[in-house]
Amino acid sequence: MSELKSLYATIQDRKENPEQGSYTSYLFDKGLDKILKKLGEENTEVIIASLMQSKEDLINEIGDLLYHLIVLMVEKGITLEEVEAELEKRSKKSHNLKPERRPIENL
Ligand SMILES: N=c1c2ncn([C@@H]3O[C@H](COP(=O)(O)OP(=O)(O)OP(=O)(O)O)[C@@H](O)[C@H]3O)c2ncn1[C@@H]1O[C@H](COP(=O)(O)O)[C@@H](O)[C@H]1O
Repeated sequence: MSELKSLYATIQDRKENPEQGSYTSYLFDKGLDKILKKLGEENTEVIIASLMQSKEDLINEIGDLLYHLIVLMVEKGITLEEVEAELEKRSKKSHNLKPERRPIENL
């Protein structure tokens, strides 16, 4: 199982079977507003790390962001497969830059 799938399964299990001392269960208990607040914070931390910190720090912040994004997905009942299906649909269409943004010589 990929790490993302395994993380998703753990987070889903924490929602269905809350555990004492679990940060994930704490987030679900607090609800959507708290999850969204954390997602916003982690998003900002990724931006700051991209501009001012090391690659290692950035990887760490991206891990936090992905974790909180999956918590939101589970809260909203969105599966990894649904997101993969959406990405797969998009992969059939390439050269997505809008015509008005293309250099004149490439029109
Ligand atoms: N990937 C993560 C993960 N990434 C970040 N975090 C937690 O996210 C929190 C973010 O830190 P902050 O300092 O921003 O927030 P805080 O001050 O602790 O919390 P708030 O008061 O802001 O809510 C930290 O407590 C981290 O431990 C995570 N907690 C859990 N996981 C995964 O979820 C699994 C289950 O964890 P529990 O639910 O804790 O059992 C773990 O084994 C991991 O795989």
